[in-house]
Amino acid sequence: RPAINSKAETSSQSVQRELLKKMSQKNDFKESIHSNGSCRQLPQTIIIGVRKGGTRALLEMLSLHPDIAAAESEVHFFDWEDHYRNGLQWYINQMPFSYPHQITVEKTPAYFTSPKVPERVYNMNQSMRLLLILRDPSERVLSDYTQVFYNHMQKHKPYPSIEQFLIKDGELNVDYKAINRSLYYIHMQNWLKYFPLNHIHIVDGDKLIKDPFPEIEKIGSSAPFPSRTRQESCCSKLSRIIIMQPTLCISLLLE
Ligand SMILES: Nc1ncnc2c1ncn2[C@@H]1O[C@H](COP(=O)(O)OS(=O)(=O)O)[C@@H](OP(=O)(O)O)[C@H]1O
Repeated sequence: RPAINSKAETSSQSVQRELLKKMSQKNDFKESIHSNGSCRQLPQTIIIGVRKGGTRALLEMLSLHPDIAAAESEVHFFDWEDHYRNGLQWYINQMPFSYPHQITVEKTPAYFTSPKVPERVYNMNQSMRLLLILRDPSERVLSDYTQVFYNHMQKHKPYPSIEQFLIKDGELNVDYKAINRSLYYIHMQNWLKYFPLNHIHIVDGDKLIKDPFPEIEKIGSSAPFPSRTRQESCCSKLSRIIIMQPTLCISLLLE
C-alpha cells in the first residue's frame, strides 16, 4: 500500500476527527484554527527513521509537494516521556497549519528504535502510514558515530575512537547504540507487532541520495508532484532543493 495516498486520506482524517472529539470531551480540547481556514492537524504520515538514514532529505523532498505540510523540527512525542505526558493537544500544537486537503507529515528518526513507540502510534491511529528510510547499516553506523564525535569536538570534549566502541570481548558490540540502531530486523519486529508490513513504506536511502525521483515517486500511488503545481512549487522552494539535492530540482524542472 502506498505510504501517501490522498484517497485513503479521507478515512484517516475521519479516524482522527473522532479521536479529537473524544479528546475535547475529556480535556476541553480546542482545535487551533487560523482565520484563513487552515488548522493544525495530527500527522497522517510519520517518518519513523532511521537516524542518519536520510530522514531530513526525505522530509524536505516530500514537502515540495503542495499537498504536504511538514513539521519543521523533530517532535519526539512518542519517545520522550515529558512530551508524551503532555497529550495529543500538545502534539497537535507542534504541527504546521495546513488546509484540509493537505497531508501532515512529521519526522522523528528515534521512533524506529524506541520500543514503546509502535504501540503508542497504534493507539493514536491504527491506519497511520509509516515511512522508514534505510541505508547500508555499516555506513549508517559510521555516520551515527561521526555525528556524536563532532558534537563532542564542538564542545571540546574528548570522544573515544570508533574501534573502541565496535568490539567488546572480541565480538561485535551490539550494545553500542550506533550498532544497535542498525539492527533493522530487531526494531522492525517491534513495529510489525502493531502494523502490517503494507503500512510501512520502506525508502531506499542509498538510492534516494543517488537518484531521488524514482524513490519519491514510489511513495505515492497518484503522481506525487502534480504537473499543475510542479513548476510553481519548484521555484518557490528552489533554494532548498539546491541545498538538498540538485538532481531532484533538474528532474522537476524537466518534467
Ligand atoms: N539528498 C540529500 N541531501 C542531503 N543529505 C542526504 C541526502 N540524501 C541522503 N542524505 C544523507 O542523510 C544523512 C543524514 O540523515 P538524517 O537526515 O536521517 O539524519 S538525522 O538522523 O536526522 O540526524 C547524511 O549522511 P552522512 O553524510 O553520513 O552524515 C546525508 O548524507
